[in-house]
Amino acid sequence: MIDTLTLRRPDDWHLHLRDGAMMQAVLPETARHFARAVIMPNLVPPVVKSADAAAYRDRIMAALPKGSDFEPLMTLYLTEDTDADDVAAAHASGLIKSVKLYPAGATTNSNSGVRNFDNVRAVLEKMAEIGLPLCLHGEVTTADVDIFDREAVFIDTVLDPIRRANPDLKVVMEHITTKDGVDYARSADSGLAATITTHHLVINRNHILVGGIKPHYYCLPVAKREEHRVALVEAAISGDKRFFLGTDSAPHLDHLKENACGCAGCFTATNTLSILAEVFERAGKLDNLEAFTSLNGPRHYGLPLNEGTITLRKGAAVEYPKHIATPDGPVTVFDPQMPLHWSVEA
Ligand SMILES: NC(=O)N[C@@H](CC(=O)O)C(=O)O
Ligand SMILES: [Zn+2]
Ligand SMILES: [Zn+2]
Repeated sequence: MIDTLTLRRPDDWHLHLRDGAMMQAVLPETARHFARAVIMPNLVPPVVKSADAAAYRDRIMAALPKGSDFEPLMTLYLTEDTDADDVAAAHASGLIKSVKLYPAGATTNSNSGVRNFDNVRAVLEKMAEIGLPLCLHGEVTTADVDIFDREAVFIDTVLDPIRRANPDLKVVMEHITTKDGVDYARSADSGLAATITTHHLVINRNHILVGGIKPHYYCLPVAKREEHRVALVEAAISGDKRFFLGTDSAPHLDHLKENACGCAGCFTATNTLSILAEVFERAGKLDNLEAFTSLNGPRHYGLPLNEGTITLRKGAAVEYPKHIATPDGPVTVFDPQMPLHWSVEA
């Protein structure tokens, strides 16, 4: 029986750190285990210009625990006013590693996102030219499309046309939640990849709705039917280079989730690696965990693999905090509803 597992240090290709006191509280949870993370730009106001990204990066560096060598990978929030030259300069200087597209209204703080995709054409063309990846929140927002269908409709009506118009554009489908997303990511041999979150490997829509509404399992894109969860697990454990980890760990204060209009997001930074090891072990694919957490992401982004390793050890059920404290109240850590046996060695 395998009871230790050494992995190249992992990266998180989709992470929300927020700002201020919240960032101070959640940043150690990621920096403890991960070497790098792509830091989502959906702050209020959003991280739109290169100067915003530079300032945000400085605030993250200042908030890091002493001695941490965690590296935030910055991204710009694409708006219809984004200037292609500002993006290109931010890329050339090494400040940003991607640009993030939110359809307006699709998710938390996405109101400055894109309504008319024609208005971002010049930026996308520039990105294709300079090799800068586009990350997308892939859901349409039209009221007449059912929330459970929004990812599949986005792929057909927005993503596929963008890729046809820009065949050289490198794309990351963020936090895919459906078999449709898996199949589409598999349809291209290069230039297209998808991140998968920890929680979407564990929950389906029953976790949110059966036996009373469970706000801590509500996130966007919303978890789908079991057959979609199974497709996500198959993709993640396959070792296929087109799939890698983006936790989408998204902290919200408990009182804002346990609310008549609860915020979307699951906070998984604390126990993500233990959960992933459990999922991969149950599938008999622990051998492919490193590809998912540490190899496929940097290869898609064209970044070096991390030096150094982390070790996971199997033993008695892992203890982890149920909440992270912030000055404004607690943030609930995602409960995978199963015992976890793999802990990350300090
Ligand atoms: N995933 C979520 O449910 N929420 C994210 C936004 C996002 O990634 O769409 C957040 O910022 O809270
Ligand atoms: Zn999103
Ligand atoms: Zn997110």
